Amino acid sequence: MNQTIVVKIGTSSLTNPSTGNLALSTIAGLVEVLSRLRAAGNNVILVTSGAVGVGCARLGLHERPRNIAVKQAVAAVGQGRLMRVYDDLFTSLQQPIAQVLLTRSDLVQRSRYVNAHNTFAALLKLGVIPIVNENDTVAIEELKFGDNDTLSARVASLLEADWLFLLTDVDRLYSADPRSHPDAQPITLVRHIDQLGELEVQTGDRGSQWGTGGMMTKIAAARIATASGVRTVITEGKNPGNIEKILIGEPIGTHFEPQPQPGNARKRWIAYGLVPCGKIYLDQGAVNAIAKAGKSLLAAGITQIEGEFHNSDAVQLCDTTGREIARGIVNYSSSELKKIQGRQSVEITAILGYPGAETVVHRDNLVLSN
Ligand SMILES: Nc1ncnc2c1ncn2[C@@H]1O[C@H](COP(=O)(O)OP(=O)(O)O)[C@@H](O)[C@H]1O
Ligand SMILES: N[C@@H](CCC(=O)OP(=O)(O)O)C(=O)O
Repeated sequence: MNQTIVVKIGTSSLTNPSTGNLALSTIAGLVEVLSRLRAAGNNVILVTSGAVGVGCARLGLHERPRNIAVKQAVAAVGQGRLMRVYDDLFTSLQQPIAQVLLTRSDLVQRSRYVNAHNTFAALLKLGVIPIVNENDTVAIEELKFGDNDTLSARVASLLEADWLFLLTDVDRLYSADPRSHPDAQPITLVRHIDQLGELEVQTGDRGSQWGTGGMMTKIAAARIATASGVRTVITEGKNPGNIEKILIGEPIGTHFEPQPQPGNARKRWIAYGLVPCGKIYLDQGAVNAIAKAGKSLLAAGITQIEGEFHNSDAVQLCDTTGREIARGIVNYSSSELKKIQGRQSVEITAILGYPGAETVVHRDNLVLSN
């Protein structure tokens, strides 16, 4: 059966950590594998990091710039070089590619999300391998994916992919960073991401010298992807042939099992595409109504509002302890909600001076958090 396969490769696998130069044999091996998978009829998408790393090497910089404008400028230098290398290698195998640069805002607005989906679908139908990166040169801090692990998970979710491969410089996830804990235990299968808390897996907060986010962002990506029904695998980038072995069932890397799918594409967009603008705290009755009975949120169950948001923005719905239990699109602004919180729906018109929606978040616009 033909499958949709998203492969993300990190800077630590694409470049030689000591020189910053491109790891050409790794890239060539990956290009061969992806071209074979495409030729066999699969939809293949490559999410590549490396713009900043390659730009630094080109400009003779020895560490990632901290200044945002410099980093964005360096990414512009590196992205072009990176695509040139990919195009040369894929072209020698007669495999057409396309550059797709995304920012988070491209997946926030429903119309842009659908547009991005349609563009990918058209590229895949044309037999192209889209090569995706964050649009580092123009992305602003508040609307960034921030790391390509998250970006790849969102792309996999957008495309309802079967597989997401996160290629990195370790062969799998361990109970702790194997660089600093040589006795760390390998983890081969994660049935549900919450298992990692029980296993007390430590991820540190950063990766290798050139990577962004280390294992933490890969686990966050696995959470997003598996919640969208995408099987996710963390494995080593320097052996791209492992992708084909994994696809035929060899137990390589760490596998995260996909979760059952209650939601449709629109609900996935609410859960993972939108950036929440505020928090609504609920009493226990409202938590039960939403989480257990599948009801809409009414004003009566709201105890507190945090943040400033408008009607139709995304918000987090939290229990009394502040834990997120759901996300949704709200029918009132934060200032309106402050006036009607805790009140019955029949009172709303009198309080606001105009009729409002019966629900604060309708259940069709609400997704429970994992
Ligand atoms: N629990 C863990 N298991 C495996 N690797 C870990 C863990 N915690 C931290 N790491 C580190 O994460 C690094 C990979 O992350 P990163 O450098 O961001 O890679 P990439 O560039 O591929 O995104 C590894 O080199 C490893 O040192
Ligand atoms: N968009 C950035 C990559 C950011 C990133 O997540 O890097 P990595 O941890 O190496 O996957 C770039 O191209 O340099």
